[in-house]
Amino acid sequence: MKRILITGASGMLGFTLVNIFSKCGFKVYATGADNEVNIPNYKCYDLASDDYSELITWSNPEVVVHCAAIINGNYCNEHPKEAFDINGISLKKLVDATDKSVKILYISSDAVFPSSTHLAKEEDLTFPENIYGKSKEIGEFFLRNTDRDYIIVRTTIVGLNKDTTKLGFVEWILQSAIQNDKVGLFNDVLFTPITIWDLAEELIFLTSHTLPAKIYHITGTEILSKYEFGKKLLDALNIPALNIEKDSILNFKDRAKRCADQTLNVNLYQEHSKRILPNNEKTIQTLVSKIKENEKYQIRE
Ligand SMILES: NC(=O)C1=CN([C@@H]2O[C@H](COP(=O)(O)OP(=O)(O)OC[C@H]3O[C@@H](n4cnc5c(N)ncnc54)[C@H](OP(=O)(O)O)[C@@H]3O)[C@@H](O)[C@H]2O)C=CC1
Ligand SMILES: Cc1cn([C@H]2C[C@H](O)[C@@H](COP(=O)(O)OP(=O)(O)O[C@H]3O[C@@H](C)C(=O)[C@@H](O)[C@H]3O)O2)c(=O)[nH]c1=O
Repeated sequence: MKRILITGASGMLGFTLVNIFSKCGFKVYATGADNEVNIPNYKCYDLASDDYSELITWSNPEVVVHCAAIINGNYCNEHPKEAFDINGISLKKLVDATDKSVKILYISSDAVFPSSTHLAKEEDLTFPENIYGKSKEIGEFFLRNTDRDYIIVRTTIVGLNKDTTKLGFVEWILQSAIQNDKVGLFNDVLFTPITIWDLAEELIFLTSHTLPAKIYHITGTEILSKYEFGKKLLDALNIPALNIEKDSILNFKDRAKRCADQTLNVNLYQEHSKRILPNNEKTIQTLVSKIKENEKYQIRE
């Protein structure tokens, strides 16, 4: 049974990875910053710690999936030292604390690229536009400068939080539509989303296969704007989108700069892995079925 350490397990992606990897027969060790988490083999551990030997001795992993991060772009801009430490320097500490045989999968982001790069390829120049993106680029730097077995997965995820008090992008759209609150969705921000459940399948594949490259873009295969995504999701759920309006990122002033083109090109990963990544129809279908399963929304067939 392969031993795996999942960081960020109290978060949206990490919690789902814990469930899916456990179901697939991995011996999962999970860690996060939250103390109140109902996960077996869970350790609350602050990644701001100077060295991670306590965490690594406890979990003794063969593979680490590192998805812990501070993802709030405004918070990162206001607290750059903390963002660089948790999102970036944590990779150096992970490398230092683990044996050479340990494989590290680092969840990075489209945010390492500037708005001027459309459908970014793995070899395109990174040039982050905000502190969050810079902090993820620093994490990549520490891996790219080791001889370790690692894979950097740049992605753009959509999903649901286990913690129902947290409002991610999908929950924000749903809650606003259900409460009939006015929401402006950017029609000039493009992305290629993949669900956390579909990404989990690819991460499982990567733990048991060795591919020739070290950086892969793993997202959906099709582009849409944030507004189009919200409309498609609500249409598929038969929720009226009366107060969901087209907005522009240009109106989003006085906050951390966000990238207007978050699209990634997945050709390299599909070619090397021979896997087929989801299109927008599949992404919306997966989300709809997960939302219907979720008690919070009370949406039935
Ligand atoms: N969400 C998105 O749109 C995208 C995310 N990504 C990347 O995917 C990964 C997962 O994101 P997502 O699940 O959405 O993020 P969440 O914010 O839901 O989860 C982040 C996790 O990191 C943990 N964490 C934060 N600070 C610390 C710390 N000091 N010590 C230990 N753990 C800490 C959080 O713990 P706690 O909750 O207990 O505070 C939580 O478990 C991240 O690496 C992110 O950069 C990439 C592209 C898009
Ligand atoms: C997308 C969107 C956001 N917003 C507002 C709400 C929110 O507070 C703020 C930022 O939104 P988001 O956080 O979704 O946007 P953003 O920070 O661009 O999302 C990013 O998340 C990080 C974690 C990543 O890694 C990136 O890949 C990317 O998906 O902008 C709108 O008003 N309308 C919109 O259509």
